[in-house]
Amino acid sequence: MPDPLSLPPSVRSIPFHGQPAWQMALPTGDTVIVAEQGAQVLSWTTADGAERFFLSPRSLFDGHSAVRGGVPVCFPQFNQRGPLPKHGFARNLPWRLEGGEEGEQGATLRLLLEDSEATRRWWPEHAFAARLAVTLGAGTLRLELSVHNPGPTTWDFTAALHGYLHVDDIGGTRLDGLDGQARWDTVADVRDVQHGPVTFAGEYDSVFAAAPAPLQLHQAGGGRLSIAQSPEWGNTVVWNPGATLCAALPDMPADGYRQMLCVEAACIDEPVPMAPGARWSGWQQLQVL
Ligand SMILES: O=P(O)(O)OC[C@H]1O[C@@H](O)[C@H](O)[C@@H](O)[C@@H]1O
Repeated sequence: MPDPLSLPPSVRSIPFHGQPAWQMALPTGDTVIVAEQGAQVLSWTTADGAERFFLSPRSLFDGHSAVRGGVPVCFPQFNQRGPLPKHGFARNLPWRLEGGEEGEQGATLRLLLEDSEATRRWWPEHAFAARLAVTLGAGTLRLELSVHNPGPTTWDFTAALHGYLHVDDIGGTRLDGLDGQARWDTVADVRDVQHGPVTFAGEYDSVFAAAPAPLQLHQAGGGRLSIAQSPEWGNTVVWNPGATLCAALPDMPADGYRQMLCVEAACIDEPVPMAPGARWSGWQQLQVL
């Protein structure tokens, strides 16, 4: 018998859009909701009551389809760069709650996805453990993805923490901190270098070389968010579908693109090699300024 789960008092199990989820709430008023499916953070509210993530009201919530919003964990493949389903399978499968604790940094919830019959359909020779630690502090959310290879064969992966940040209006949103970074504009398929802040006027989909310092998101209404990622992530992806692509996405309202911006900590250009016994981890931290 496994030990009973030890969970801090800030955590409770809830249904969210009819699906199993956990909510953590701090005495400061900050809350986060994490779904069992995909270990996907679906809501983060700060003490002022502001929701910090976009969650599409047209998401399916059927227990397996990808949910558009919050922070999908893309693993073990980013996008369609490989033979697996788009963005891998981790976002479609139930993860197991391993536990949680309260510490100086806030309250943490830990979830686990291991290889199973379901994952071996796509990834037959791959024994793995992927863990997501969700740490909620005052005005801060930190997500850490850890990957372990407990098996006898070597494999590699690509991944992303695909956060859909809620923005007041994409037209008035600015992302600072990528000036001078190498960029692959995947809409135009052009490789160049970013000059100045990133602004948005139409479909935007770019893979950047990760910047050395945290990025800053500036909202049309004046709000600011710091977005930091650990050096293990070699890339940052910035995505907004714009009006035309958004209208073609069945799980998005036609104007949904106006309220979201994905800023993703990612490993894409260089797949992470995982020899038997290898461990890897990387985090992204969001902080309201
Ligand atoms: O619709 P999905 O599978 O959730 O993917 C959304 C987007 O995810 C982004 O990370 C990619 O850069 C885009 O190219 C992609 O369209």
